[in-house]
Amino acid sequence: MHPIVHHPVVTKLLELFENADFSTQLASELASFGQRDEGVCLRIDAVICAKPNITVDDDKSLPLGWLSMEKDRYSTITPNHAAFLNLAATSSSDPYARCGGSGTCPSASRNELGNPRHKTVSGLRPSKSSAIAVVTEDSGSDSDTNTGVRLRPSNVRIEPSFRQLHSDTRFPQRKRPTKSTTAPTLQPSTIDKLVSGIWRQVHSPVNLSVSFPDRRTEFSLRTGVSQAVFQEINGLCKKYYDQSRSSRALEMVVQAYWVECYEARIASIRLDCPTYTNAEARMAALKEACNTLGWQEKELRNRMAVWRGYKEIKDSGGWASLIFAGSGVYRFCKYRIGFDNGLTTRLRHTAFSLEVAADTLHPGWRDLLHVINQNESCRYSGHPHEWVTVDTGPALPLKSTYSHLALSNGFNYEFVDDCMIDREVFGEDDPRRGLGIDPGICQTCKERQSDDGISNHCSCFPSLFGGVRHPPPVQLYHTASGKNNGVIARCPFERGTAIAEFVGLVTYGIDGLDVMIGGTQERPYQIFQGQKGNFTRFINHSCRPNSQFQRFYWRGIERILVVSRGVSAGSEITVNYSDSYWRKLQKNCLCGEPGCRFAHRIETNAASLPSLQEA
Ligand SMILES: C[S@@+](CC[C@H](N)C(=O)[O-])C[C@H]1O[C@@H](n2cnc3c(N)ncnc32)[C@H](O)[C@@H]1O
Repeated sequence: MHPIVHHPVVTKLLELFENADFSTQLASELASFGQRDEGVCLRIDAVICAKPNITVDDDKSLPLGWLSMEKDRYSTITPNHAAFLNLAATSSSDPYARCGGSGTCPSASRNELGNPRHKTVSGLRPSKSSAIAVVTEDSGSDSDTNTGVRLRPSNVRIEPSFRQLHSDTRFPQRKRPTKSTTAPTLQPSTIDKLVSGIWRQVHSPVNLSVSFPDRRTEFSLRTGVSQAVFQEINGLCKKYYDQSRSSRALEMVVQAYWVECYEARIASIRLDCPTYTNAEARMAALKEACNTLGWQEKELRNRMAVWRGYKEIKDSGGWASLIFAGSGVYRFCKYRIGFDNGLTTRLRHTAFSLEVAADTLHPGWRDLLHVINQNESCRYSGHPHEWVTVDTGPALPLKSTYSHLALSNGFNYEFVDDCMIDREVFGEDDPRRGLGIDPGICQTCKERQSDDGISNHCSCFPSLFGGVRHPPPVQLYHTASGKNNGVIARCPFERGTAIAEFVGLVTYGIDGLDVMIGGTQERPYQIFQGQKGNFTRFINHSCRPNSQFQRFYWRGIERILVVSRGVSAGSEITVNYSDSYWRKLQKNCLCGEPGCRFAHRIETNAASLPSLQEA
């Protein structure tokens, strides 16, 4: 056994290297380095010695792990499991001893036992559909004689012509929380993280509205920036430097704008002093700024590099992308992480969609632009999902995306957050209420359920029940595949987490239109989203879905949820409508999956026919 393996600091470091999260985060940190060294690895050793610069024999140091520096594997940290398990690491069995001499890095091809490394591939197993409520002619009566409420029309045999959606009762397995909590969290700095951060912020309740008592001098960047105006902009920069959240957004707005003013000031100086070279004019503008800001020229130059990054983000993704970028944006701009790897293209793609989210969820966000005298008005009003986002241009009003159907009253859909009970059918009864179950206890985790976050102990679907609900980070988008609209995830949804509740009119007796079937054989109900509901009405089918419908009881009431099977940001949210649904639909499936089961079923170009629901 190596003598220092039990030293508490060394033990901690070994634990750290064993933690898969640490490895992943390190991977993401290192991913931005372009350089690769074939056939070598970096060994990370622990040595306890009197002075840091002492030379140490190999047998005095304990390898903690190594990083392969080969192409594409650069970032994998492979812990020294033998040390972790307190096994004696003899030089003959020591896996890292092979590294360097032979040019073979153990992390690249072998595991710690020297066996070839096999990639573990996880797979989603398609779930068998659970038992569903099917109504037959002889099942149940027409009315409840006690209440006089019509429960189900007995003369309707609905099953043969329904386009029914069913839900599952089994839960996609959630990722197990990692055992060790000792690893420090290195924040991966990837483009995905920045973009995801922007979307998360825009869907959070952050308050950005602010009022400005003092109006600034009117001027135009195009006609030039005088010394007095530039001094004023510099004053603003000074004022908003290093302040809190909404001031942080303000600060970035001012700084991105400062870069524009600085360029305009240089142009003005060159006009005023035609003998100046460009470099001289830049120096003059810089000096003017330093005078007001009270900074050294070097200091300002360093900061200016970050401010230029802010301006680039704003130029590509619009002001909203800068304003809703999290605190990580500073690091992004300081080290220019990912700027050359398509960050600006990514932002340009989402600029319009982000504006929809910002305008509808934070109507006051544009007030921040008053600080730089830009009085932009809101472009998108109403509910966030009343707009259909398009990759290449401004979002379209939802109604307009159904104009091809030439509906007599146009397309009308009211967005609501909760199900409504059809009182004509159910009276005061709620058919979703589970009989004989304790409404206070979760049927799944057996913990106490409460709408009050403090008393609630059920954490099955915390984004929907028992806590504060935030708007889901999803948008309607126009599909390119001919399915008309669909739902796109703007942030990732981890496997097993809820995306939304399937919300609509809780009714019974609808025939020939899309309905969700709920309840039991004795007490069935349908959820109909024909006129009212939420965005789940726009979720398309896929033969390889990334989400599923699932039943869940919240405080004794059955809810149908859309639960993720692992949805990545930017992907379409899809479910399996079921074989029986497709059997009754005169269309071909356009999911585009290699194993699609319902493509090319219909000879005519039936895919372009309106669906019954659309009609
Ligand atoms: C609940 S709506 C989904 C939203 C719909 N795409 C829209 O724009 O309103 C269901 C209808 O969408 C269409 N749809 C959904 N998934 C589809 C797929 N994979 N292929 C073709 N059409 C699909 C069918 O017309 C289906 O009847």
